[in-house]
Amino acid sequence: MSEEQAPLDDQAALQQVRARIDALDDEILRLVSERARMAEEVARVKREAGHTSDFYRPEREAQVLRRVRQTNPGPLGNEAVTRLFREIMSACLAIQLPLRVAFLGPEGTYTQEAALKHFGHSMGTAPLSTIAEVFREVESGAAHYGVVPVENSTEGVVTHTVDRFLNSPLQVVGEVQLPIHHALASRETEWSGIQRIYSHQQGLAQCRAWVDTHLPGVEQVPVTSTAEAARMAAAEGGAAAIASEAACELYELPVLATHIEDEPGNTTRFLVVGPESPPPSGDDKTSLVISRANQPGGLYRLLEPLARHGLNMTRIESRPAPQGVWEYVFFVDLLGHAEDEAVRAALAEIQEQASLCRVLGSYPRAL
Ligand SMILES: O=C(O)C(=O)C[C@]1(C(=O)O)C=C[C@@H](O)C=C1
Repeated sequence: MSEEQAPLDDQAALQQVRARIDALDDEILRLVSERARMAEEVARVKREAGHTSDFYRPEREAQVLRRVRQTNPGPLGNEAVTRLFREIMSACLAIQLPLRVAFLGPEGTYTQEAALKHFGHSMGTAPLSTIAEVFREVESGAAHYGVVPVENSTEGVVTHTVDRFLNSPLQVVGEVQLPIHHALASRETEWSGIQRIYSHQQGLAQCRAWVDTHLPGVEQVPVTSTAEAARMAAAEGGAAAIASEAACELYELPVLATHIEDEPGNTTRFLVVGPESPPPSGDDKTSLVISRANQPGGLYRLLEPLARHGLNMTRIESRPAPQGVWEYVFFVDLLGHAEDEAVRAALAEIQEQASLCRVLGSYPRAL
């Protein structure tokens, strides 16, 4: 039954509820505008205090979002209210200082999705074709922040990102976790017409078992990103791409199968990099890179202070050191902020043992 056919009583009830929604929308708009004026006021105070660049405050944004989640009365879920308030803050920040955020492009990558999840839709974006370019763009000041993938729950570390930190002055200012669902897409209508599959090497690896079962023996070609794979497959007969459904839609590439990742919980963690990591938000992580001469018990001695100060290590990754054969550097993430007493004490002790100990940044934990 359409709305016009509903009994008159129901139509009147509907009109009444919609009038109430209109009144609430007026109220919401008034409050959001008032909030935006407060953000302008914050900007004025910051400018008067001589701050010219630190309008974006990741620790404050994390606190605002945590508070909203804690006080959320429902019926909207926490994910929905987080998205709404993320966009409100994104718009409020844009009137203070329009941000330019670089990410691993082109348009349609999972990294773009992560950047939008973190900064909202009011930022200016710079899609770049490599992780190294994203770092360079932020290092040169051409972009305020950059977003790069760092690890995947199925495939592990993104080595380009961790290695790039070794010779970059940039710090970690935030992290984003994104569930990753891949699609197989192609102009071919018959699967038998698919001769090659393009994707980022991580995309190929995350769907290895699925491809072996459904497209055995088909050539797999790694390219710079999943979105680039979708763009290429849209222009080429006989080609398919493993990419997000959003990327396939963007490049008008028909989707043949969805959710083809081997692990249903497939998640990628991204880092937000910028000139300076923020002060404590109350629930933070710290990323470090440490190393010491290769001796028996060397790694144990480096990590022992973390255990003694009761710190929770959430990740450790070893990478070949830039100089020296069979020498390693360790990337460590732990819970806590470098300004917390326990972290500060542990770091001081590690520093005494280490040939290299650099804090890459402390930043709010992803929601
Ligand atoms: O509290 C601030 O410092 C603000 O600038 C306000 C505000 C907000 O809209 O709540 C906006 C941008 C910042 O990134 C953090 C918070």
